[in-house]
Amino acid sequence: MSAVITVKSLSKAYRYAKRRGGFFEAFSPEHVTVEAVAGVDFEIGVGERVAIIGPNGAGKSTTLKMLSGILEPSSGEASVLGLTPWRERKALAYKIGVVFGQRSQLWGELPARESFTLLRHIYDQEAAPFAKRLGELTERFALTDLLDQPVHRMSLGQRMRCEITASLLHGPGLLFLDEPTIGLDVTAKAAIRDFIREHARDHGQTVLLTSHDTRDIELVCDRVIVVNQGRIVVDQPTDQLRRRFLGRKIITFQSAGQGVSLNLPGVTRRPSEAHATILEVDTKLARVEQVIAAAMADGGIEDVTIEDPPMEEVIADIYASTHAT
Ligand SMILES: Nc1ncnc2c1ncn2[C@@H]1O[C@H](COP(=O)(O)OP(=O)(O)OP(=O)(O)O)[C@@H](O)[C@H]1O
Repeated sequence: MSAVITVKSLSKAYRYAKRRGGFFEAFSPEHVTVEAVAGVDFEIGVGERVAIIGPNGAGKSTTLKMLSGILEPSSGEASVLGLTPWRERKALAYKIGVVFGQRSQLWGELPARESFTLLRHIYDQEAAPFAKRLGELTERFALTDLLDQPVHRMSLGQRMRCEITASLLHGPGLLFLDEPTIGLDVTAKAAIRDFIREHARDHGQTVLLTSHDTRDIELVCDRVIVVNQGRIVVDQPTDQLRRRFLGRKIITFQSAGQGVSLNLPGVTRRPSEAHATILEVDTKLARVEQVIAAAMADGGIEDVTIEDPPMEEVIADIYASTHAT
């Protein structure tokens, strides 16, 4: 698989004057250095959808800013689509799409359609392919009724759909998304996730996103890079990450009568509802089939679902394990 992004020993330290408020300190401020990214290495191949996750201040946004050319690193190297982002920022801008959830690339007073047209000129796009791409994105993202609305009158979810559309109008092969679903309601989040995943899959697009929302990771990305204090803690396929850190399954039994009661090693009961018993199975100690067979033997089971634990728990376990060593 050829690499779209190659990062070697990439670091970024911010140095700033600490304000303590005193009159004399204004003349001799104390300087503080924050190692936001402390020597990270990774490669991302064509068509991969990768999430960078971690707690607040872990260095996720700083990494994305360096890779999109907004920030220059303190040391280390990065190649993005064959370019050095901070040295060839303009050339790179034609090849990548960038969405920073907190910052808009649209003109608030203008209808979305006019912002899109301005972007066409900024990216030197021919009218015909641009119109075709906008038509496809409008249809896929249900934007028809929004195109003539000024962006500042849109809801956050509507604006985010327009932001992502704007980032794709020049047909980039690589998309950077910083917190693409932050602040959105459940329906808007789902629309954004479905779109990013399907669009990337259909166009062979590579995606690198940051998020605090584990559903973004599970539903969009096939690989996860976990960072903490500027360093990579784990870099694994999403599925493997779950298996490595948990080896647990959540089995829910729906039953008409009393709940399921089992006394097996490796099986614990989670808070359950009247007709739904939720069991957590440590698959190193008990097999899922064995637990289901034992529950079925009691009778009265109407339905069974088997799930992986939510990613929030995966992340909590990763932190616990990395802090323990
Ligand atoms: N412009 C800046 N000047 C000084 N320090 C900064 C600056 N930007 C970020 N930092 C610091 O660098 C560290 C990493 O910040 P960064 O925004 O990359 O983290 P993050 O993982 O994206 O966090 P969050 O999830 O809260 O967005 C933090 O300690 C932050 O306070």
